[in-house]
Amino acid sequence: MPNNTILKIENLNLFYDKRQILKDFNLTLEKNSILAISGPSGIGKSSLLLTVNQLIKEFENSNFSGNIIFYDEGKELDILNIQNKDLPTLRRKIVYVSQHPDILPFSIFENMYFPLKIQKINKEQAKKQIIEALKRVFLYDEIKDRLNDSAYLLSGGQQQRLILARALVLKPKILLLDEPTSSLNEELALKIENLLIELKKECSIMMISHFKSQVLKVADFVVEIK
Ligand SMILES: Nc1ncnc2c1ncn2[C@@H]1O[C@H](COP(=O)(O)OP(=O)(O)OP(=O)(O)O)[C@@H](O)[C@H]1O
Repeated sequence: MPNNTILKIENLNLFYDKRQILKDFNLTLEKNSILAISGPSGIGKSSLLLTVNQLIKEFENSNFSGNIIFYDEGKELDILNIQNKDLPTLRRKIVYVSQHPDILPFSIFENMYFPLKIQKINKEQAKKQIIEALKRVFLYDEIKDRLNDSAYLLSGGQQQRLILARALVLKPKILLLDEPTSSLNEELALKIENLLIELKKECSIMMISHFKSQVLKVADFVVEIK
């Protein structure tokens, strides 16, 4: 494998029931790069991201064939054949951030703590990481006085930044971002774009974006699904 590749998708075929969504799809994701996925609505962009960390398995009517290889610390992981017991580890390393914030019915702090609690990181230790992540997405100053309030009370744009921050505390190897600025105003969208460029030092990113200017600004590679 070329040592700058982190993910390789080969001949991916994806179906919901008998309806084929992706056909012989190929893609290579380089380490420390941003790859933008473009294509018309309904073509299969979100489904592709969900396949990469196998959240697609949550849909019982999905089925797929082909290869997705994750090059992780010298090992090659065959994602499409991963066992269910290994999925939580995979999904900590390859994190999907939905365009519809999947806020949990907890406080803002507990929403952020949730992925760390699963890893048995204690609250005191977690707090520092949580504050740091909230600052990185420009949310901390807006909410620092109400960390114990329900996360449902946050605005759409705040919720979108919250789930990005929740992904960042996991220190993922690959971030799968589905329209990461769709609920943000222009000023915040520009700040998040700059954050994504900064995040390249730490991870690789596959993102869906409908904004041409955003793709031009942040993406190193663009793959169009036709
Ligand atoms: N669980 C499912 N069962 C059946 N069909 C589905 C399922 N999830 C998605 N689809 C269909 O699969 C196709 C691809 O959906 P997907 O959400 O991946 O498209 P997309 O390119 O991300 O679209 P958009 O840009 O509008 O978000 C669509 O026709 C959608 O209706």
